[in-house]
Amino acid sequence: MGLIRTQSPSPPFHATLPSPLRPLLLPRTVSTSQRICCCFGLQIEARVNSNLSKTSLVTGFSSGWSETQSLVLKKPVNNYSLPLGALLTSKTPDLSSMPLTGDEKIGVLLLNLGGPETLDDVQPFLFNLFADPDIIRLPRLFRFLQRPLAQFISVLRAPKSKEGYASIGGGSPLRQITDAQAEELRKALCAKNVPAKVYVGMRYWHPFTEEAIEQIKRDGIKKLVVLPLYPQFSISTSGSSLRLLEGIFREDEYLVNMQHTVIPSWYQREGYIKAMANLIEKELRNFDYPDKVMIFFSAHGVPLAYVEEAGDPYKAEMEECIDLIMEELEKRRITNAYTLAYQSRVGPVEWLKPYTDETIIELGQKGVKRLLAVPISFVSEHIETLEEIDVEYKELALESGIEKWGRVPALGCEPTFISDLADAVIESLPYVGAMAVSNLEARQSLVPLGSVEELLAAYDSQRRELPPPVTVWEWGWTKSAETWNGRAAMLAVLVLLVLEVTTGEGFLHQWGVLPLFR
Ligand SMILES: C=CC1=C(C)c2cc3[nH]c(cc4nc(cc5[nH]c(cc1n2)c(C)c5CCC(=O)O)C(CCC(=O)O)=C4C)c(C)c3C=C
Ligand SMILES: [Fe+2]
Repeated sequence: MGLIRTQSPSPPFHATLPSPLRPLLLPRTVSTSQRICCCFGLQIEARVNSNLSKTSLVTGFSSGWSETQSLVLKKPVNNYSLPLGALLTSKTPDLSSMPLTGDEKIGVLLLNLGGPETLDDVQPFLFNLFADPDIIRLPRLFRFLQRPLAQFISVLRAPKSKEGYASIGGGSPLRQITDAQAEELRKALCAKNVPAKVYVGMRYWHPFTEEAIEQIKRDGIKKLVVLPLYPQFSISTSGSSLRLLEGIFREDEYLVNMQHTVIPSWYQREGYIKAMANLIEKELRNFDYPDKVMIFFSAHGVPLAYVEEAGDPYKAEMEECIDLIMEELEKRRITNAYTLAYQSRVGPVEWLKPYTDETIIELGQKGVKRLLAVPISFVSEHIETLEEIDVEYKELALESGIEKWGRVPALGCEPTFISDLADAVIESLPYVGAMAVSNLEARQSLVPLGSVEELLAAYDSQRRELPPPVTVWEWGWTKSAETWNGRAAMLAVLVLLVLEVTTGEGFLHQWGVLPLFR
């Protein structure tokens, strides 16, 4: 075992390289006194003084596969307050001195949610969504009910969802748009002298992440950049996709040996911020008095417990993102009033507030007359922009006294945005196979990086049980009773399901729901 010398080790610190050298992405455990980082193809075990009260992040990086890493012991960091978007190394390798591509085949894997392409896809799509433990996290004892429950909820929700998808042309445009973004990204990378193959891996519908990975293997990709198409990180979106990927990687010999890096969130990138500001600036011009328009950022919500109990950085990243966009607009002398609200909540639990619908009503009551809606958590048009914002919220706004309503389009294949994604990929290449560490001060210029495992360990490491965000049915109860009624209903459903599954008889069989179980 060799000893790695560290820079200014304080408190006492040493790291050892186990022999033989272990491949990337080995499972490892983390405690406040010990953290094992997998980087450069070596597993590095780092011990820090156990009297540290919080987890310290210990890591290193190198410009290649040399064994002379420098390890830096960071100050204690509270895992739950560390935005993934700020995962950066303070010691930046000199990118200009590094070959960006070499001879190895580069792949970029775009991760996205996926959406039903036809109305017949809606129920199985919903099944996949609700079967995801990062969407409905059941108590340990009831984990075996995840799929039956997903089946049950998806069957009950499908009619409502189908109505929505029918109103936007009979299916989600997500696959088409994501494919187009992948192609534009490929072209942008090529134009920047980085030939790469770009893959699309969806979480809940075709092309599934597993399908993309199979293609990546067939193509013999040696270096992979994983890029979730969500600007801000959430346990329920990028986190869920990365967790899935982590499982796939761990079990596959090819993937264990393939170098990769992850760009967990990129809401703070200059190009993305500028692209959003461009769209807002352009849309404001459609109003008679552009400076009198309230800019209304509407983000997809998450249940409050994700943020407050599991440490989801989503809210913090969202707020920072909006500050950055407003700063950029201010530079252009656009100083409109603005606000942020959260849309698309499902079920009885409390979601991030303020809610979009309630905020619209309040703004109308306060006398706001012009509103420009800005969808902020997603970069493609989808059911929640085309139906919820364009139809439902617009109608609500007009009823609430708003006289002029506008909506900023989703980024889609906007050239500044695609070019910035290409830059993000290129900037990440020197880190493929390497590990980076948080530096809250350094935010611009570099891509936040980490390994899939490390990222997921930074948040939600304990995978606490969360109240399920969805409900099986809803009726008119008061807000304060909602949570408890919802939980009681869920328990009752679980008991009924257990009885049905064990006896083979009951109301679900009578309704013809249970024979649909996979
Ligand atoms: C950043 C974006 C998103 C977060 C965060 C998110 C969390 C989240 N979503 C649900 C439940 C549903 N989401 C549905 C569709 C859907 N969700 C997102 C994005 C985020 N979800 C998108 C882009 C879409 C639309 C995809 C498309 O087809 O165009 C649906 C299905 C539609 C419906 O029936 O309303 C559900 C259900 C939960 C529970 C959750 C956090 C826990
Ligand atoms: Fe969603």
